[in-house]
Amino acid sequence: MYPKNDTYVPLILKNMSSARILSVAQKEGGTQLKLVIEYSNGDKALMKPMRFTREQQTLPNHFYFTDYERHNAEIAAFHLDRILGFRRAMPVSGRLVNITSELMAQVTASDLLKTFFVSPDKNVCFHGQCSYYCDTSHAICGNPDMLEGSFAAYLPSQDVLERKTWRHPWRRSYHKRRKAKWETDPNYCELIRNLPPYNSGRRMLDIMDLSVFDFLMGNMDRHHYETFTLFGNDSFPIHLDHGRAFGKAFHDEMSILAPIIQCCHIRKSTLETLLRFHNVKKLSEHMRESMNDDQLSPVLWEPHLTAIDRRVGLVLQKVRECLSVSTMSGEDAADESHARPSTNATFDIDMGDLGKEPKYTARSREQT
Ligand SMILES: Nc1ncnc2c1ncn2[C@@H]1O[C@H](COP(=O)(O)OP(=O)(O)OP(=O)(O)O)[C@@H](O)[C@H]1O
Ligand SMILES: [Mn+2]
Repeated sequence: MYPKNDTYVPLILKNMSSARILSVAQKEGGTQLKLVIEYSNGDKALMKPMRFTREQQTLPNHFYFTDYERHNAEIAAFHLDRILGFRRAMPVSGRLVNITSELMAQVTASDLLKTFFVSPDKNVCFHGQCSYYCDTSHAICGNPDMLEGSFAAYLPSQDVLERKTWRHPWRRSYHKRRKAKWETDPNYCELIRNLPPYNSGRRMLDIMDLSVFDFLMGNMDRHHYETFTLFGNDSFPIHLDHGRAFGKAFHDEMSILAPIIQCCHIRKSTLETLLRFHNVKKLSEHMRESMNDDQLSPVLWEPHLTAIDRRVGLVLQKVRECLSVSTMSGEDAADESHARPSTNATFDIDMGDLGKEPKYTARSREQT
């Protein structure tokens, strides 16, 4: 989306968090309330408003698909994507806005305007109109009229730069009882890796990157992804929609790693990056530094930062299991303790070791 060490990105971030807001409208499409913000200098942003405090976890009886969106997850996901070296997400800034003077005063559409009200506690609220959580009992309220939000740089209009939407091959069922095919078919990866666009070019490795990215932040909501049509299949999946990430700091959802575990496939540069976080400087430290400049800092609740470091270790462990299964033969392979190190096992792969296999495409034991 932007080059490494880009100097324009910090300017966009600054502008989105400080420039005067000229117009506010509701974003059509999607399930939860989002606002399209236009600034005095012509920039645009997609705003997701805060609903809960940082400590609020996904409700225990909520599925991934009924979870609320978290504005701070959108901000943290941008930083995570950048630190991982993917740079496939749009820049996202946090901002504290005045609901009355900066949002409501800039709304022209009456259907949105009529959803603003003052709560019994004298806070200014609004709920907008959408298919989920857009009613009085799910209103977004200020304190008394100051509200936090995430502001994502706006993608070019589809008239200018068309995007194609793809169904994610490891999409969840989005049903409270049904399972997806990948959850029951042990040969699922074999099926996908032989189908276009996954059978050639970069796409399969991009899906593996996406799996690592989503696992680190606990995002189970990757139902579709989009690419820029112009570049055909030689293009990356745009990392969009991370509002449901960072919902469970004390739970590591291993099923998000299913593409990696089932395919035993990972991009070399991604693996090297993860090893650096494990051996040199922790990912949480990079995250803290990177998010420090955000107006809403601290962006993440501390347990989520602890979780990120723990999950780096878990991804490396899964890769190690793939490697040990692929390099072991006969008697060795029967040694369960070696093939499947325990969660606490110290991880001692070094880059030199890993450098031998160009793509790390070992077959997982599920497929044999
Ligand atoms: N930064 C952006 N600029 C322009 N359009 C965007 C941006 N981010 C997302 N969109 C578009 O808006 C749509 C909805 O956004 P998003 O998925 O973040 O919201 P959502 O409420 O979670 O939607 P859904 O329920 O469909 O997942 C996306 O499919 C995408 O096409
Ligand atoms: Mn969504």
